[in-house]
Amino acid sequence: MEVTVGTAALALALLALPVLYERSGSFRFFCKMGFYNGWILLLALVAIPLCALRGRDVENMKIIRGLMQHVKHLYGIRMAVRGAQHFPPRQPYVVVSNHQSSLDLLGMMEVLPDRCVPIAKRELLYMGAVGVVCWLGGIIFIDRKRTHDAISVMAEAAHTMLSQDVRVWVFPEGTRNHSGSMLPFKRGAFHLAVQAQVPVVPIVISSYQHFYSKQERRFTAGQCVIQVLPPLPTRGLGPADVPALTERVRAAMLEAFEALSAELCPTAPPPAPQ
Ligand SMILES: CCCCCCCCCCCCCCCC(=O)SCCNC(=O)CCNC(=O)[C@H](O)C(C)(C)COP(=O)(O)OP(=O)(O)OC[C@H]1O[C@@H](n2cnc3c(N)ncnc32)[C@H](O)[C@@H]1OP(=O)(O)O
Ligand SMILES: CCCCCCCC/C=C\CCCCCCCC(=O)OC[C@@H](O)COP(=O)(O)O
Repeated sequence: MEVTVGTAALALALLALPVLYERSGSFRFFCKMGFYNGWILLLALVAIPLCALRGRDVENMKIIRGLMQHVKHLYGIRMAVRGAQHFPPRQPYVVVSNHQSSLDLLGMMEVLPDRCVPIAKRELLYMGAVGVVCWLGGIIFIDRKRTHDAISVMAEAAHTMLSQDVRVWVFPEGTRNHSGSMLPFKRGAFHLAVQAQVPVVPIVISSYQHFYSKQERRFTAGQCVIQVLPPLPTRGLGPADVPALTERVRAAMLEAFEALSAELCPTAPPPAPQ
């Protein structure tokens, strides 16, 4: 008897889920984000044996990129890349881009150049299968709480970029930023570019505000533009030039970000100044 009551309650709860999904925006948001993480975890399980054949190798980023590119379709996110001609064709460089949420992974995989690895917080290493895939893809891990260690990892990266023809992708805000604008930039990416004497390629991912908001628990279909800006050379620059270079790049990115926001969601109020 007890089993029957339990089964009936479970069946009722399962039947209620679609109604809840239909009626509650928050429930929908959590389902979509839960599926996003779960799906990526599953893709990571597929990627591990494929990447393990090579061992830890930046070429594995092609497998990761290939496996991730359909995810935008599951969410109805239309992505357009502008300015791809700005990528220097055959040389190492440092990509810097704004960082709004873990959805940035989709934009990153849309434009990720060959032999390009992100710099990530070391906590990602402990995300089970995702951590293993990140390691196999040659992602560079830094401990943000230990500036000195992070700086030496990046100095080593400058050397690797040149000796092994590797490009590096950095989120110079240093953390996710949902504010609808950009945080002040950390200087690591620009020191890295100056140390390796390679160009900085800024990439702006347009605001998600019109289709995704963590605070408002809103996640619908929408459009996202990924704009590659002209590279800035660093040849001849030294450490003293890093602050000015950082500000120049941030100003160019902020200008492009605001222009994209005005174009894609003209009714939204402008973000508060940072
Ligand atoms: C198919 C299945 C798929 C599965 C799934 C796969 C997913 C596969 C994709 C994953 C994708 C992940 C994406 C993750 C994304 C993040 O994890 S974002 C978070 C981690 N990234 C970052 O933090 C990068 C940006 N941060 C930096 O560059 C920071 O500068 C650092 C290096 C961390 C240091 O930060 P800080 O200690 O807060 O201090 P900061 O004020 O920047 O620097 C202190 C001083 O050191 C100086 N300095 C900084 N860096 C340097 C340097 N390199 N050399 C010399 N001096 C330096 C600064 O200039 C400053 O000195 P002053 O100029 O003030 O005199
Ligand atoms: C055994 C442990 C199992 C744990 C399983 C966890 C499963 C998670 C599955 C998928 C995660 C997919 C997203 C991974 C990449 C997210 C990149 C990202 O956005 O990192 C955040 C970092 O930029 C800044 O971090 P904070 O904003 O400073 O914080």
